[in-house]
Amino acid sequence: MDKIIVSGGRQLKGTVKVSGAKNAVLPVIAASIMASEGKSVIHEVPALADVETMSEVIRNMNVNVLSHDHTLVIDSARPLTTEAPLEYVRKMRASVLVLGPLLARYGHAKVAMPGGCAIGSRPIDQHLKGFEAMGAKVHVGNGFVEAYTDGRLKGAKIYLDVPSVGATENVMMAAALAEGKTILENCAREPEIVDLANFLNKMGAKVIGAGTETIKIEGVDSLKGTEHTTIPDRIEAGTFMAAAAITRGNVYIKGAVADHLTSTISKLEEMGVIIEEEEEGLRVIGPEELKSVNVKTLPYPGFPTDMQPQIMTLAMKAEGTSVISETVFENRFMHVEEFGRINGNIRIEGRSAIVEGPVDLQGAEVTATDLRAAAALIIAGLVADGYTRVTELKHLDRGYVNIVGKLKQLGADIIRVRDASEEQEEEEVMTEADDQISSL
Ligand SMILES: CC(=O)N[C@H]1[C@@H](OP(=O)(O)OP(=O)(O)OC[C@H]2O[C@@H](n3ccc(=O)[nH]c3=O)[C@H](O)[C@@H]2O)O[C@H](CO)[C@@H](O)[C@@H]1O
Ligand SMILES: C=C(OP(=O)(O)O)C(=O)O
Repeated sequence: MDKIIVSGGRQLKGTVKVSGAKNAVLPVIAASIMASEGKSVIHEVPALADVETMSEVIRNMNVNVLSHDHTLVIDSARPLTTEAPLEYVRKMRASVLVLGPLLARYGHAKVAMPGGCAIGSRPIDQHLKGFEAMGAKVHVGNGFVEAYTDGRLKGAKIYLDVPSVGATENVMMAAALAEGKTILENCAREPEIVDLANFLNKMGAKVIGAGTETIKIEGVDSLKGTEHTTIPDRIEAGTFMAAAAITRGNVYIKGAVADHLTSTISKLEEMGVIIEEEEEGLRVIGPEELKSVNVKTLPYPGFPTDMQPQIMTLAMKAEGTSVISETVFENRFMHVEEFGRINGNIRIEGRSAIVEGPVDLQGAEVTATDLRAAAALIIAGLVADGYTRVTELKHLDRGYVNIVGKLKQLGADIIRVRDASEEQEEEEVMTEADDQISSL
């Protein structure tokens, strides 16, 4: 098992480039399988474990996927199979995004039912409600969700009970190939939804209103492959903003889109961070002393839940009491216990974390409980006394491209190492295997 070791105390300075957004490229890859002719060429694809998993999911369905230099070429013109087994869904919940595209193109889709995860139970009832409204029969059982329809899906008026990102994407994709018009209300408004709608429209779909609460989709008979460039990752950008701020650094974050980061910018400014818009990104200058802040996570354009652990790290170093409320996921405070191990003073009251600051953070071995917790612990390590060792990096690798290299380039004292005991264990296993082979 790999481990990241950070030694605190360095100010971050210089330029860092943001990669393509994980949460934009995953639905785009899922949508690409609706093309019955032509190839899709996707640029600025981040080199992430999740992208690998999504590519494997569709390869397993007979889609041809080539990856070269941050570009994916996807050819789904030949007949596909319509199943995504548990081995993929277990690794990455976003695998459920193939449900809508398969159902719309083939009238059938079977995907392993995603279970709960570290941050909450994460049901998919709103995705399924949308498919049912379009005439699909849905069956959940034996660990699978299976949806089917005789003939094409039918356009419908659908109201989402919660503005779910995944449900908006899945239903929008299904509606693109349905017969007639779909009106989807109480939609998620994230920039990644707009990016997906742009991709679908280039494939030949007729989607309007993405980025607002109501999306209207006029179904078309078929879609074709197209070319697309992934938008920059606003959460990766926000993570570097937090890292610059906490180290009293001065970092130019190239590719950060101010319009996608309004709530993050506003909260960091409240904490005393200086943020300047430059031609191709944002410059972030950390203050001598951070001020406390109250934050409530909300669907976009509210403060992103995917930035909640990172801003909590800043709150630990800020003067006064900060209240951080999590309203999107019911269990996204797993990192609080880990922050306690590095001397954080945080108590949980219901859905809020009360953070008393500033504290002297102390390096220790900590476990990354989910993707953004991993990033937050690394950020904490940048200002902690001594060494912070972050384990369970499988979460981090799902969503950050070379975070160690990028932070090192900004002056951080950080390395990624193989766990020596595991290496030794592996060596022992290999030696034993060699011994057994040679005794045959
Ligand atoms: C791949 C991707 O884009 N992931 C993002 C996406 O996840 P994801 O699309 O899974 O998140 P959702 O927006 O669907 O979830 C938001 C809330 O709605 C609830 N819900 C969702 C669907 C449903 O059918 N029923 C239901 O009750 C969820 O349990 C959760 O409490 O948006 C989240 C919220 O911004 C982000 O944290 C994730 O990084
Ligand atoms: C929760 C996240 O992602 P996912 O929905 O892929 O689990 C995230 O990106 O922080």
